[in-house]
Amino acid sequence: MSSEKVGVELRKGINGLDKVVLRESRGSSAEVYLYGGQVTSWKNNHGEELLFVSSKASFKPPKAIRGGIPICFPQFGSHGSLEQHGFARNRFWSIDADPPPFPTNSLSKAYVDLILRPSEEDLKIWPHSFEFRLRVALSPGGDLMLTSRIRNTSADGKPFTFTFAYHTYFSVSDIRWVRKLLWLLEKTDGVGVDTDVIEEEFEGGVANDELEGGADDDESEVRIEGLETLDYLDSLQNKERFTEQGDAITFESEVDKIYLSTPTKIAILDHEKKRTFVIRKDGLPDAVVWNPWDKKAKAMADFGDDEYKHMLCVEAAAVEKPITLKPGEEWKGRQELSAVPSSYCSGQLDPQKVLLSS
Ligand SMILES: O=P(O)(O)OC[C@H]1O[C@H](O)[C@H](O)[C@@H](O)[C@@H]1O
Repeated sequence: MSSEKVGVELRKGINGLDKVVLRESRGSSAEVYLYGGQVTSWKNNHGEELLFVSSKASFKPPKAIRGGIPICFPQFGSHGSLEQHGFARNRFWSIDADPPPFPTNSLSKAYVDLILRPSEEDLKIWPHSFEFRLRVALSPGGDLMLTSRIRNTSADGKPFTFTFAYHTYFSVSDIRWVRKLLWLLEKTDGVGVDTDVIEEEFEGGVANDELEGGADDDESEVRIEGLETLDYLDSLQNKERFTEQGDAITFESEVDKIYLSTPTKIAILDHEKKRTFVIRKDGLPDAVVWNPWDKKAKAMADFGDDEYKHMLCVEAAAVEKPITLKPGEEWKGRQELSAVPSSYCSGQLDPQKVLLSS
């Protein structure tokens, strides 16, 4: 990082941890903690936060920061013998003052290059020399681009193998589709329906059961497009393989799936916020979708009980087919996030029809 770069500042963050703040001239910004090499904030031109970070996130090493974009390396999840999601997310990264040139021309002036090399302790648990270079960049329009370059620097002639994910936590409006019904009932003056009662029952879980299966997926508040009809491994069912049945992906309970061989573009549509996130990825064939829902949320010390309603993880990943690098070889994995205003509406929801069809 050099001083002439516009919009790049090194600051102290929570608990005195170093962070880099990126700013673009039109108003967008991002923050990256050196701890974890982790993006913890991405704001659009209006200053609206686009990522979720838990209000209970502990910014205290060695615990990983709950939210933003943790880097899972050299292991995603429990797919190996290392700690969950590997160690990159709870190591201190350094600013890479002189990174090798980037092959792509970037218009961005707001970027930072970080580097992670294994410590002696790391080599005891994962005996492979590597250099992990991460560039985090904001485009003039406010897109957030993360590029990882991982190189095998071993002198012992041995290859190594890893799995990887950008574990992005998106901030979304209430993910539970039943919300929409309440809103519509109010709007249409739902004849003879007391929305306060429904609201109470819903919070108590009653309405949720009664209405289950009643709403068309099209009408949900938050949905993912781009993963329909794909195969996935269900982490809630011993990583068994299933095929998505072609419906839009919406949320009414815990989900933890690894979609395989996904397209390079995936969208998260948020009807209420009138916002669509577009994820473009390269070198990362898989996409993990995770929401802990209520029970798991309560079980996590660094996650608020109700916060699951307003977050969704869609994680560009390489899990099913681990990546192997011979000495001297480099792998590149890129994720580009855009948040575009949208007035998407796939049709009118008829609350009566929905309520009666359950
Ligand atoms: O609690 P963490 O170690 O941060 O993991 C949080 C979640 O990450 C991923 O999305 C995995 O697929 C989940 O199984 C896991 O629960």
